[in-house]
This record gives sequence, structure tokens and C-alpha cells, in this order.
Amino acid sequence: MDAQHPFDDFRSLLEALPAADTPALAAARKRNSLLTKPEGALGRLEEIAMWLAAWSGRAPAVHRPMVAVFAGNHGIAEENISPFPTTVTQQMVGNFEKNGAAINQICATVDLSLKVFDLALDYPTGNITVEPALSERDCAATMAYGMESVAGGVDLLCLGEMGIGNTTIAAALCYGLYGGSAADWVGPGTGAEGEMLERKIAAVEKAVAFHKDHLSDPLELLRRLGGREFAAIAGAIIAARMQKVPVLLDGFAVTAAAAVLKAANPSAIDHCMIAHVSAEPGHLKLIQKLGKTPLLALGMRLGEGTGAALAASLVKSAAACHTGMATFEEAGVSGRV
Ligand SMILES: O=C(O)c1ccc[n+]([C@@H]2O[C@H](COP(=O)([O-])O)[C@@H](O)[C@H]2O)c1
Ligand SMILES: Cc1cc2nc[nH]c2cc1C
Repeated sequence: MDAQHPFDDFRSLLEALPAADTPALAAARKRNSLLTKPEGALGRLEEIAMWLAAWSGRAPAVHRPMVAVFAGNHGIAEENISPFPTTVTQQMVGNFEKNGAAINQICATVDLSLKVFDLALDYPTGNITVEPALSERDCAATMAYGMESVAGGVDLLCLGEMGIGNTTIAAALCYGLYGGSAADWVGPGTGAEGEMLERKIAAVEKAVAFHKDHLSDPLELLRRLGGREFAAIAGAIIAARMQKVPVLLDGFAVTAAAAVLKAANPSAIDHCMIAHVSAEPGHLKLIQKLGKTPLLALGMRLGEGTGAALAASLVKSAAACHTGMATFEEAGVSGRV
């Protein structure tokens, strides 16, 4: 028998992803049409409620929403492409644990649980300009770890990340997936400008040129150009699909991880919404490639899942309206003449 390849299980899962639940969607559409409002008057909140039904397989409801933040360190930081040192990744994980970060405050106000997963921060990935980020085994194990984050009855998963250098990695993934020029995908991240921005563009160019013969397979592209938080997020998105959990994607890095899955199977991220468009210029371009429309545009560029957590409040309201509103008949409100 052939030896198992570390990616075999993920390839099988990606080929056999569950489809949307059509009966649950039909039931939600029916109820939506009876509620006390002019048709379509709740705009995208109605779309969100239908999306929840289609991908959860139940009436739209959000009782156990969770933000998962995956933290990773990147060998590419050696190229001096971020204004911040990689030690900040671990320090921010400490800050999350002490409730000191923006994501803690948003989770508290929106009533979301928060889990932070630090991914071997003392062992940064390979510098992708000269070597793959991860071995096949490490990439597959990290995807599997990400899958485990979707447990305990979560019914809305908000994905976020923390990792100094990861806007360079996200740009490399996008350039590897979609081409164009490296400069199309590179932006300031936490504040790179001038020569640092030029180094960032050069690093992305060099990385994609170095791995150019291995980029047609999306999982291989992920392990060569990606990083641990990207692999874990890809795993979490797959697990959510299997467990009928709708997903909110945060900024540039999270969306780039999702894009890898869409390249493997065009329907792989149909259960995901783009929570917000970040100020990182590559994010909007990437969202357009994915054919999606973000829920929010607040000029944020923090990461940590902050945009996804804010969008979760919209998803909660959408579910509450769908479930709690009276029908025309119940309320004795006259319908259209
Ligand atoms: O969410 C975004 O689109 C976003 C845009 C710019 C920066 N970030 C965050 O900033 C870090 C990466 O920035 P950098 O400059 O080190 O590549 C990482 O921790 C991200 O969460 C996040
Ligand atoms: C301070 C800081 C906080 C962050 N949160 C997400 N990415 C970040 C990057 C920095 C530098």
C-alpha cells in the first residue's frame, strides 16, 4: 500500500464538503416572508438570516458564538518587513490573556467567547524567500489543530489572527494564487512605508519566484508560502463546514487562508461571510477575487478577529429579528393592499 501523504485526509474532506441545507433555507425564506416588515426591508440582515439557516441546517440562531484567534510567527520577519519585532506576537497573546486587547473589549460588549491559540511561537516558520514555510507534516498537523478549535457546540465561528509579518505572508499567498504583481498585494500592514514597503514587495516577489513550480496545488501553496495561523484557520474553516457552523472571516490574513481553500474547491468557503474590509489595500482586491461583499467597512486594520467580532453583533441581530419578530397575522398588522 502507498504511504499516506499528510494532506490526503484534507484532500478527501475538500472533495466531499456538505452542501447548503435546502429545506432549512426554504423554511427560513418562508418565515422571512411573513414577518412584520416590507419585503426586503431588513436588507442584508435578511441575507444573513438565510445564510445562517442554509449553513447551520436549522432555524437561524446564535447562542454560542466564539472568536478563535490563531497566533503564529514567521521566518520572513528576517527580511525586515514589519515595523514591529516578532516578540510582539507572544506579548500580544499575553495581552489577550489579561483582557488588555481590543478583541477582549469587543468580545465583552458583543457577548462572544474568545479562545486564543498560540502556534509554536518559539519556532517561527521557514523564511519563504529561501525555503518552504512548513513541512508537509507540520502543515497538516497545524490544520488538524485548527479543526479542533471548532468544538463544544459553537454555532457562529469568528476567525482572527495575530502574527508579526503576516501581511507579507498573506500578500505572497494572494500573489501565488492570483498573480498580477507583488505590489498589487503588498500594503503597509502595521505601518511599513518607504524602503520597508519596497523590501516587502521584493520579499513577496522573491518568495513566489522561488516556489513557482509548486503553486498549482493549493495545499502545497499553503505550506510553502503560508504560516501556522493560516494553516490552522484553513483547518477551522473546513471543520466548521463539516459541523454546520457558519463562519465570519476577519481581515487580510484570515481571508487569504480562506482563499487557499476556495482554490482547492470553489464552494469551500460558501459557509463563510467576509465580516469587514480592512484598510490593508490587498484585502479589498482579495474579497473581489472571492466574489464576496463585506458586511462592514470601518477602516480597521488591527486583526485579532476584531472586525469579525463586530460583525457577529449584526449576525446576532439578524437571527433575533428572524426568530423574535411577529408575523403580520400574529401582530394584526395589515399586509400590502
Ligand atoms: O486585519 C487586517 O487586515 C490587518 C491589516 C494590517 C495588520 N494586521 C495585523 O498586524 C499584524 C501583521 O502586520 P505586519 O505589518 O507585521 O505584517 C498581524 O498581527 C495582523 O493581525 C491586520
Ligand atoms: C500592538 C499590536 C497589536 C496587534 N494586534 C494584531 N496585530 C497587532 C500588531 C501589533 C503591533
